Amino acid sequence: MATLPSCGFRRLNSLSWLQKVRKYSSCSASLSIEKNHSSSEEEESRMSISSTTSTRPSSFFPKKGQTLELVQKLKTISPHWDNVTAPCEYASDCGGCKTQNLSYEAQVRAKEQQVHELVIHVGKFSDNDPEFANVMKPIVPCDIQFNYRNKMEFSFGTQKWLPKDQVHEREDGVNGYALGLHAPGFFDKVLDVQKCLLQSEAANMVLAIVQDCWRDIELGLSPYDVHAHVGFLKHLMLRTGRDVKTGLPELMVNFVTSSYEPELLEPLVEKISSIPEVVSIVNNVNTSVGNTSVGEEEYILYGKSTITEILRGVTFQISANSFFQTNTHQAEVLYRLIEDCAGLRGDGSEIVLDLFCGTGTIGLTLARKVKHVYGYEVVPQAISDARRNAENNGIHNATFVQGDLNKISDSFGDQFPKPDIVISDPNRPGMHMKLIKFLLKLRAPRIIYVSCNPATCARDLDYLCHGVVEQNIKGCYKLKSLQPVDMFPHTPHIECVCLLELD
Ligand SMILES: C[S@@+](CC[C@H](N)C(=O)[O-])C[C@H]1O[C@@H](n2cnc3c(N)ncnc32)[C@H](O)[C@@H]1O
Repeated sequence: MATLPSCGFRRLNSLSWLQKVRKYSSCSASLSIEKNHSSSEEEESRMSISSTTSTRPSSFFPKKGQTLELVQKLKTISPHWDNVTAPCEYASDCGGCKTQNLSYEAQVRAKEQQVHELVIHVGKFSDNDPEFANVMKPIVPCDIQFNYRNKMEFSFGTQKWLPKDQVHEREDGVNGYALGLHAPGFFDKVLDVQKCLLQSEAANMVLAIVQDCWRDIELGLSPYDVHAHVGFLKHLMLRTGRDVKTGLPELMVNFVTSSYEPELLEPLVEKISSIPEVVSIVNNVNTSVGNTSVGEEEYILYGKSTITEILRGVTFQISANSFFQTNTHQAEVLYRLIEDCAGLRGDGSEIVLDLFCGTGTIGLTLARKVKHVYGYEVVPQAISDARRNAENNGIHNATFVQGDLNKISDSFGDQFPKPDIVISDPNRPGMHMKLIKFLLKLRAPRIIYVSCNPATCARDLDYLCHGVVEQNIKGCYKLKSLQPVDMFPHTPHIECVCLLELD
């Protein structure tokens, strides 16, 4: 997987902004700033805030040399106008949905504003430029705000994470075990969850069945302890796809365990397989002390090894560990926007370079309309999935190559003809400087930059359009459009589709 490049690179994280917005949304009252009198010089200038506020008074910001310490909200006098009651009972304690108590309109407004500010401040585009107003497109909201996730990963834990006001209810032994989502910021604290409003109804049925019986002492199942490194059950991963013939949901259940002991899982498999939507139950065995869900070995316990999904007329086989866009509904929207940006001539003559191609989904949805697609991706399993997906769909003009785009050599461009369109869809760290330099030298007429992190996206747009000033490299692209898309309601995540054309 990609690592953050170190030298000459700006590290960027965009989440904190929306988290601040959320903090504002649930608070009220006045702000009182006290000066702490203490002996140390640093302590003396520290302020503490005993209550937070729904508006931002200018005194909120510390003076030069002062640090700000947010203590705790005392009470809410009146809720913020964007505040809503979160429909999920776990919303305030779960690390999954961070902004469910903001109205959806406020969520997308905040996301749009965040992208706008990052493009100005990090991307160095000017708000005063009249052309810029046409570049920034309004965010595309997600029509479906619940049940939109096709993949959820729940963790097993040895001790339920309880919110402060419930600590007195703490139970020990099997009753204290947890199956659910992590408390925000804790890899070892699991909040017990009976239902997740982001996943499909069928997936919730499976979760309910597992919750109902996995603590039964007679089954002899134990959760994995991430500190002591003992125990059997690590994760329960649920993936929802679609039967290509009927269009009905089909489900994969993946038990991630620390050892291979299928007889222990048998009673669960028997119960879960009675749900008609379940077509695949697999077991990933991960013997490492790390708590990732990818096993060194995978065993089929029931049905098939993959489920299927259709995106823009192309059928995809999805295995337990392959990357697939987690919001299928909005992926359709995203891929349509990408195709619109590609501006295909319609004569099937274009060469497309699909960088960070994953299982080939973007390239394959374009392949029937272009001359050839070349896809590059670091994960070997994703490349074999991409090749299989091409074959299953009778697509013969797509070549998928495994390789690390952070380590490209000078001869990288010799491996494919000059592309008409480059699609680059990196994960959060964005593009490595080597790739930026390669693209500036390649000078493809069009780049479609798809990003899940507007901060690194803004940085890379700056490099491609304005150059890498510190290395005396000139930019050669013009930003034609920037379209934020909400793929993940109730979370701070934002996707952007940017169209760049050779200047
Ligand atoms: C955001 S996903 C995009 C996947 C695909 N375009 C899609 O829409 O399904 C980013 C992909 O980049 C891959 N990746 C991350 N670092 C990489 C690197 N250094 N070189 C090549 N691929 C990398 C990941 O494995 C992942 O499949």
